[in-house]
Amino acid sequence: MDKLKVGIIGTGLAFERLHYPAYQELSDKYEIVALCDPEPENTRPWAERLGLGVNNIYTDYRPMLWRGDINVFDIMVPIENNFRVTEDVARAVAHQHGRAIICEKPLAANYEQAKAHAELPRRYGVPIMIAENYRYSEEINIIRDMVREKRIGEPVYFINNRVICFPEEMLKNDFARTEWRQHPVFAGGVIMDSGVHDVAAMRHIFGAIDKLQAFGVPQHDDFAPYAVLNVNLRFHSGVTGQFSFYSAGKEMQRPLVGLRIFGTSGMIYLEESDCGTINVSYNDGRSEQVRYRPQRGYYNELLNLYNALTGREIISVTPEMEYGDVKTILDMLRSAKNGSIVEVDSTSSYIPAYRPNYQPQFEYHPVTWH
Ligand SMILES: NC(=O)C1=CN([C@@H]2O[C@H](COP(=O)(O)OP(=O)(O)OC[C@H]3O[C@@H](n4cnc5c(N)ncnc54)[C@H](OP(=O)(O)O)[C@@H]3O)[C@@H](O)[C@H]2O)C=CC1
Ligand SMILES: O=C1CO[C@H](CO)[C@@H](O)[C@@H]1O
Repeated sequence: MDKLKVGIIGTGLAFERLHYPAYQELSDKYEIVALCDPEPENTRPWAERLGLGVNNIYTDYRPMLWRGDINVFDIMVPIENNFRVTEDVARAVAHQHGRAIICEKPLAANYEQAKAHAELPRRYGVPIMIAENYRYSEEINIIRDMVREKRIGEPVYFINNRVICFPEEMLKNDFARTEWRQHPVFAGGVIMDSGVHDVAAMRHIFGAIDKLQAFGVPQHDDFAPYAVLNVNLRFHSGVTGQFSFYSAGKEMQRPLVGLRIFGTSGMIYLEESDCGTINVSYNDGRSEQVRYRPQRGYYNELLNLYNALTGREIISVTPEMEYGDVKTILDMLRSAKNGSIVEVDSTSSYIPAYRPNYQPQFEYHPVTWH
């Protein structure tokens, strides 16, 4: 099989730090053949590095879509553009065999766009993978397996605590330096941008959410409507949990609260996604440390797409699945605003709604880990 030819849309931080290293690791499967970014200063160094001529560099992605030689369009643009750009690409490559789209998380900026995005694969007959790396990461999948295998007995409840000091992060050479994150025009600001990963992890491990209720402490800084959001969750499985997302302050204690899952015969503890160890403690005094490789989500997601396009797997994280993650964040914001209990997922199943028009590459299944 020839390498899949990739057109990049948006050559910012996510491309440089996350997707490009994964493409390098999978250079026997993917070849980047075109780049698009509104700012030529952003693409020039990449063109040199990748040996791409001027004909393969674009400041507007639309002419790039007319090319017949690109298999995969990889969209890494500010969140407010995710839906519009993905729909433009889907329309251009509609019903063309061997073509697919990657769109970064979160798939959209509001409810309406998220719903419309979830319908794009069926509407245009194009496979779309959402690059929600938490659902492809080793640690979240190991924990999901532990819970399903009842390693700690029946799961009863969890706490999941995330603290980010966005005001400090803004001063670093990292994601928070971008203007579109500091002054977001999409719902929730950093709660959507970063919190959607935590929601993806919780739904990946525990399944669909029945109801939630959130309280928030409002703040005036643009980057998030609430300094902290405290959310109570009940899953269709019966598990309950508490999620806190604090983006305006600092965590000064170690070990971090992290993710702690309590079961009838023990507990699972992940201090943070980069720590490399999942701790499992049993009520009888035994304990074990399970090692994993952090940050493998980007590699695993590209491998899943390659395997899907070559007929060996099906795409694990579809827009339909990610729709639920984004809806959950929007539901949290709605609950905090209205003081209401909100119903989240109407079904406890992950099977896509368009199953009647079954097409193997769109169906959800757990991927093989590499
Ligand atoms: N999975 C993960 O862990 C992460 C995911 N992300 C996701 O990746 C996406 C991009 O984030 P990030 O790279 O940090 O943001 P950046 O701002 O660093 O990069 C985005 C780039 O896209 C360009 N761009 C904007 N509009 C268009 C367009 N219409 N066509 C082509 N290019 C465009 C921007 O140009 P200009 O600046 O000129 O507007 C910019 O160069 C977001 O959706 C984000 O949520 C980001 C980080 C981590
Ligand atoms: O997805 C992402 C990972 O987390 C970062 C910071 O917490 C975000 O800004 C980024 O978009």
